[in-house]
Amino acid sequence: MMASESQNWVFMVTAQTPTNIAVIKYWGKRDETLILPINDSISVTLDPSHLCTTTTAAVSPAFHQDRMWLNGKEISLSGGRFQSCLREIRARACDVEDETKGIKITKEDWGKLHVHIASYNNFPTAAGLASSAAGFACLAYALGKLMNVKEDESQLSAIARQGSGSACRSLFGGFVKWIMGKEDNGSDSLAVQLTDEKHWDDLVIVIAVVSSRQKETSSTTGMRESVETSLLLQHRAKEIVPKRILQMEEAIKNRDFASFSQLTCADSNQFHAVCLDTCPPIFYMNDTSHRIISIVEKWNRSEEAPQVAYTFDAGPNAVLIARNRNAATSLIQRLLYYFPPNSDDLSSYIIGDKSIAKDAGINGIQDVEALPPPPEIKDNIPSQKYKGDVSYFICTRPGRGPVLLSDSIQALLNDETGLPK
Ligand SMILES: Nc1ncnc2c1ncn2[C@@H]1O[C@H](COP(=O)(O)OP(=O)(O)OP(=O)(O)O)[C@@H](O)[C@H]1O
Ligand SMILES: C[C@@](O)(CCOP(=O)(O)OP(=O)(O)O)CC(=O)O
Repeated sequence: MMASESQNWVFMVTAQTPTNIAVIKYWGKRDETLILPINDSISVTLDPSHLCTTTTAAVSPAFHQDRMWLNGKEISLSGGRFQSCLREIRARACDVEDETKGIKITKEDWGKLHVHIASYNNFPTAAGLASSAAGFACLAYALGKLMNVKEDESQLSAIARQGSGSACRSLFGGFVKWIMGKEDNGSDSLAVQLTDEKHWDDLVIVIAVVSSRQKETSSTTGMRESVETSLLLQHRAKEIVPKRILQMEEAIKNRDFASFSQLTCADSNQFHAVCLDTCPPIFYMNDTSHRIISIVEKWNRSEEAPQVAYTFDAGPNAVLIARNRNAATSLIQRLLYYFPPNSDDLSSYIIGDKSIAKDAGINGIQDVEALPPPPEIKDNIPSQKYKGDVSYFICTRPGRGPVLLSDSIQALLNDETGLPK
C-alpha cells in the first residue's frame, strides 16, 4: 500500500490542451471500439489562448470512486470512451514521489487509487467547435502526467484517440498528421507533428460561428452511416486521400498557400459530398455556410492568388484560414459587410484576437455600417446582407500543443478536498 502515513493528501496536476481543425478530413472508422480510421488526416492546431480545454486530474486515498466534472457539472465516467482512456493510462502508470508533501505512490498503487477530474472548455461545448478533441486530448495528457506515464506525445495520442478520433491530433501544436496505421490492435494509429506552430506563422484563422437551431447528426453516427452506405467514401479513402496527404504535406513544408488552400477547400467539399452520398443524406452545412463559400470563392477568383481557404466540420461553422494578416483584415471587412451583427455590441461579436478588426478599421458599429461593398461585386446588382445569420466570429491563429499549468491558482480542484473549486 502507499508508503505515505496519512490518508488525507491530494496530489494533482493541471494541463491545458488546444483544439484542432482538420484540413484533410477523418471520416470513417474501420474499428468502432478502438477508433481506427479508414484514412490518414491532417490538421492545424488552434491557439489555446482563444480555444482550449483546461483539465485538473487528482488522486487521493480518500477518494472512493473515479469522478469527473465538465464545466462545473458532474458527468458520468461509465462510457466506454472514458473507460478506455482511464484503463490505458493506468496500465502505464509509474511510481510518483512528492517529498515535500510526503507522498509516495508506487506503480501497483495506481490500480487501487481513484481519481477526480475537472475540466473546463473556454468555448461552447458540443457547438461544433471540436470540444471532444481538446477534451479527450487534455484528459489523456493530464492523467498521463499525474500517473508519471513515460510515453511520449505520439503514444499518448493513441490513447486520446480512443476517447475521440480527432483528439489524437491535439497532442501537438502546428500541423499534425494522424497516421491511420495497419495493426488490428491500433498500436500504430497515432499522431505525429509535421511542423510546429512557428513554421507558418503568417496564417490567421477566423471562425464564423453560424447560428443554427437544428440538432445535427453526431460525427460518430454520421461517419458510421457513410461507411455503411457511401461508395464515394470508399473511393475517397482508397484513391483520393493518400495522394492528397502527400500534396498537403508538401504544401505545408513549402508554405505554399495556393496549394494549401486548393487542397483544404477541395477536401472539405468532398467530405460534405460524402455526407450527401450517405443514405439517408446528412446535411451539415446550411445556407449561411454556402454563402460564406461563395463569398470566398468569388473573392479568391478576383485576386491573382487565393487569399483565404475554408473548411467545415460536422456542422455549419466556417473555419477560414487567411494567407496573412493583410488578407485577414480584408476577410473581416467582407464578413462584416455581409453578416453585420444583430446588436450594436461589437465586442461580443468579434472575439479572440480583436486586433485584426482594429487593423481593418473596425472600432464600432458605425464602421461596420460604413463598409463599402467588396470590389469583386462592384458591377453586380446591390448585394444582399444577412444580418444575424452569424452568431459571432473568433479570430485566432495556429497554436501550440499541450502544456502543464504549474500555478495552483489555475487548478480546477481544491487541493485539500479534491472537489471542484
Ligand atoms: N473538456 C472535456 N473533457 C472531456 N470530455 C469532453 C470535454 N469536452 C467535451 N467532452 C466530451 O465530448 C462530448 C462532446 O462532443 P461532440 O462531438 O458532441 O461535440 P464537439 O466535439 O463540441 O463538436 P464536433 O465534434 O461536432 O466538432 C461531450 O459530451 C463529452 O463527452
Ligand atoms: C468532421 C470531423 O471533425 C470528424 C471528427 O470526428 P470525431 O473525432 O468527433 O469522431 P469520433 O472519433 O467518433 O469521436 C473531421 C476531422 O476532425 O478530421
